[in-house]
Amino acid sequence: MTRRSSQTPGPVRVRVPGKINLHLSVGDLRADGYHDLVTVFHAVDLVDELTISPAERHTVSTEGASAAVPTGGKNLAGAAARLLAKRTKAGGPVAIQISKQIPVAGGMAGGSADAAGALLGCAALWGLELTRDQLSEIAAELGSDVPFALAGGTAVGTGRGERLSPVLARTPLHWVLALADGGLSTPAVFAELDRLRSHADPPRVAGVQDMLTALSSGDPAQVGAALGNDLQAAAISLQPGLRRTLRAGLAAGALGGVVSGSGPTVALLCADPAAAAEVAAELAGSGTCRSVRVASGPAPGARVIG
Ligand SMILES: C[C@](O)(CO)[C@H](O)COP(=O)(O)OP(=O)(O)OC[C@H]1O[C@@H](n2ccc(N)nc2=O)[C@H](O)[C@@H]1O
Ligand SMILES: Nc1ncnc2c1ncn2[C@@H]1O[C@H](COP(=O)(O)OP(=O)(O)OP(=O)(O)O)[C@@H](O)[C@H]1O
Repeated sequence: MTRRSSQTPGPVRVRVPGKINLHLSVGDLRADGYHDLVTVFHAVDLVDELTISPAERHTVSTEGASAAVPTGGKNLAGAAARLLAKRTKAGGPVAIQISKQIPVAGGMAGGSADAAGALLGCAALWGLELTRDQLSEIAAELGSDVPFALAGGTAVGTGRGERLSPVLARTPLHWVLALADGGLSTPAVFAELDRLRSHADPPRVAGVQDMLTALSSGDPAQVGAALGNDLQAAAISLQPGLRRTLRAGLAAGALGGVVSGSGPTVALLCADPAAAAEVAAELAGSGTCRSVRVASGPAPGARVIG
């Protein structure tokens, strides 16, 4: 499956985006422990950067992370390098340095982004000529969110989230991201949703069509009104302070707000960059989150830079 072109002596630098789920509807628990999803992924310019160099043994180091992340093979970027070598029978040990802006365990798929970056970067370093589809297949083995981190832009995700179809939504969207103290574990949030559903029947988000129509209108107010996430109730159940963050963002003038993925990051959509700066300033003073970032999307997927 693999052809080789000239090998880059290295180092290779790669930039990868974080994501927000504009829409996330979660089906019931499957026999394999996963849930069927219908989601609209949206990549934003809050990014991690990886520098990948040939080395005597595999290492992974991180700087700027909002919480501890594993080193070596337990880091998703290290796991990605090893899996790519195994699947293509190519490559050698690499040192991966990650400069992180994407919050750790924040619901923005930071670990998945790093895995996507390592796949792309190692493929370049090792001179592998893989198509995007071949890389995406390996990405799906590493996690449900990894194929989207490779693709970027805005896309509908189905299956576990790994089956993608791009959405043409070129109008830029301006976001304020409220970063929380601590993270939430993705499996724990899915399990909390199952628990809530076993006791009652919490409302489910509407069909994905509302969001697709809103995106094609290019009107951020319509997109704000269509934001929805079935995991939000579960994330709030585990971290009740998120309700106050959402309220504070809307009171500050955001057009809409939603917990991103499994949380706890809250994404607030604003009309334009000036409105985002105002909402960010007000939210930062509200005492309802650890810190705020402004970001915009859609951002490109993993790409080699420099
Ligand atoms: C919440 C989202 O970020 C939305 O985009 C993703 O669904 C999570 O994707 P991810 O972090 O790449 O998740 P994975 O590493 O594939 O799965 C971690 C765990 O989350 C749960 N999980 C994940 C995806 C999915 N469709 N159903 C699930 O139930 C499972 O318990 C799984 O063992
Ligand atoms: N490169 C990495 N960056 C961050 N976390 C990593 C990385 N590699 C492994 N991890 C582990 O994965 C866990 C989840 O981290 P991550 O930042 O991807 O969460 P998340 O953004 O909530 O994920 P998602 O949105 O895909 O559900 C962390 O607690 C950490 O232990």
